[in-house]
Amino acid sequence: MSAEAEIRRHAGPEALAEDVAERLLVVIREVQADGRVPQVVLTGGTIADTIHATLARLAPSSQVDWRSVDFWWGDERFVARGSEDRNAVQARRAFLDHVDVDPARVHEAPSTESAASVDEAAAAYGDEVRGSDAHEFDVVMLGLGPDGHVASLFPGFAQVEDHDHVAVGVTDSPKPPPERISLTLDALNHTRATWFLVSGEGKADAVAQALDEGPVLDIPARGAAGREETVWFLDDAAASALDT
Ligand SMILES: O=C(O)[C@H](O)[C@@H](O)[C@H](O)[C@H](O)COP(=O)(O)O
Repeated sequence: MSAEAEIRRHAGPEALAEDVAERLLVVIREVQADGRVPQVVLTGGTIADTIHATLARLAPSSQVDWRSVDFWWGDERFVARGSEDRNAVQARRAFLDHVDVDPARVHEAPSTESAASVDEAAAAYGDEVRGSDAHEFDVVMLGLGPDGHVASLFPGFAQVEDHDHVAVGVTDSPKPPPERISLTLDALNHTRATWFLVSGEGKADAVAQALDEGPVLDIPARGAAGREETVWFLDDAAASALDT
């Protein structure tokens, strides 16, 4: 596990999004300068949408070679390929459709058209992660649920404690839609950096609990960390239950 988590506070969601987007562009440039293809794990959710729009705005002047970046998702909803519910559809619309990515490097989890069941979809996605040259992710971005979930790993669910798979299927998600594919904590933690992206008062208690000791099964976010860094990007509302 990584060193102690860093907390970066911002006045509101826009400032938070700006900070995350700028920092992601720096990481991508550094990895490319190092001669590697950056491995970036995107997330779904509302703050992610704002970050994606900010990335699209900053992309033209970013000096990033967008064709040489691999994009993954920490989780995906198991729905039709074009569904508004898909994290990939949201990310494409706000971000990926606006930059010159290599389609072969945009790694979507299977949809209901391409897999017969959520478990089959999870197995295929896990194989893609394992079979890729993503020996390790560079950045894993994670939204946080008010219940402490990350990706589609929900409190009390057996998938939180799965150490046998890269990706798992979820059939009764408390957050709709019910069927989802999620990377496991072991797979998510195979990363240099883990960035939590959290905005709004509704997440304040979950942030405080996630940063507190206790069972990972109760607050799955406690179990996510990067090898080199774990950063919590918070706005003041999301940080309002912290002591500092
Ligand atoms: O697909 C999903 O639903 C997610 O990946 C999920 O883990 C999300 O990131 C959080 O629930 C935060 O979502 P909000 O920012 O919309 O609250």
